[in-house]
Amino acid sequence: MSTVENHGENSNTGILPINLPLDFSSIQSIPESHAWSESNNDNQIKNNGSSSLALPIIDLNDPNVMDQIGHACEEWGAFQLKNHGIPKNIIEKLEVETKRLFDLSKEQKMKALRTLNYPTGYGTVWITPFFQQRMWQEGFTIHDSPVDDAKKIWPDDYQIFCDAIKKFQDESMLLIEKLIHLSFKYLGISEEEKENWIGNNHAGAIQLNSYPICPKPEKAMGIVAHTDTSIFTLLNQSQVSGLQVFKDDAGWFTVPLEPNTVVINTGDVLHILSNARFKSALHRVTVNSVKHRYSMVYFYRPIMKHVVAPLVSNNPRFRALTFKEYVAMKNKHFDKTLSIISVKED
Ligand SMILES: C=C1C[C@]23C[C@H]1CC[C@H]2[C@@]12CCC[C@@](C)(C(=O)O1)[C@H]2[C@@H]3C(=O)O
Ligand SMILES: O=C(O)CCC(=O)C(=O)O
Ligand SMILES: [Fe+2]
Repeated sequence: MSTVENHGENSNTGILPINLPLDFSSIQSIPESHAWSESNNDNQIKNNGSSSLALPIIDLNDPNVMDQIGHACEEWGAFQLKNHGIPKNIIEKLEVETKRLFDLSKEQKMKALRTLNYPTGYGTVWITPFFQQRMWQEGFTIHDSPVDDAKKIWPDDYQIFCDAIKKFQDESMLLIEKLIHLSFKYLGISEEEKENWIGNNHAGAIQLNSYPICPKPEKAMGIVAHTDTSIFTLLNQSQVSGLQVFKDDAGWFTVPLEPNTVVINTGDVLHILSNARFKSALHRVTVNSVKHRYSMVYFYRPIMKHVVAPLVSNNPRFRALTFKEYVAMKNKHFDKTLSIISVKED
């Protein structure tokens, strides 16, 4: 049995297996499976331009950087970061390799198709089963090292790809450790406690995303609204915008392309550690009819056995659980997970 048929749905019926992206290279119009209702994809952004509210842009060299990061995490759960220190050529090489990967034929990419038991490699995002419609997206997920999956695609020629990933991974990790340092200090978390969350107690994951040109972008969804299962997430939107962040009481904001910046957002884990003082940014991705978009994302996460619980208050708003338990719950309950683990106030 092929890996594709392992997923319940039969490709003979014309229904795409849950792990398999559409073959976008041969598509002229949006199939029914990929058409979202207007309410799910509200492309009418009310705020951009008409409001002075905007996602903060923070300079890592600013003397007030700690407070700026703290405020941005409280108000938005996200910000754009300049003078981040990741060398330009590392980002450029990563962009080249990401395009080289997704520009391969469907047959080539499917050699590294991910399965439910093997959640790395090429495929749809794992939140796909929560929705009836499919997303206008294909992804490549990496935990630790991409070498096993890259070898399946490029048996002899995998090293350039792996090197580009490794450099981005190392730089992103160091940068996020700086951000953890600053944000923990802002929250009044001790140096000793901070040591529990970095170094050997962290795990990194990378997601490469491809959003092909779409004939009817207002009907399609790149990635549906979600929060990340991370401490911090670092994102390079490359040369095409499409990422949107939701701000309470204000709506969706498109994150503009800012040269030489990366987007940083907080995830569910930091929301819990901060006892809900920091938001876990709700975000989504729109697509367009003009340019193929690629993004490269690094997730800084704890190791599975690590216990996640609020670090900052005598009145914890969440119960303690291992990160492994949290991930299992999110796989089952998706956006309800935080409210399920929240402690009822008396
Ligand atoms: C390390 C991670 C983080 C993951 C799961 C796993 C691998 C891929 C990540 C994403 C990337 C796309 C959105 C998301 C919601 C998805 O479906 O896959 C993310 C998810 C999460 O942050 O929860
Ligand atoms: O493509 C983007 O800009 C965002 C992708 C994203 O949210 C993710 O991979 O978790
Ligand atoms: Fe995300």
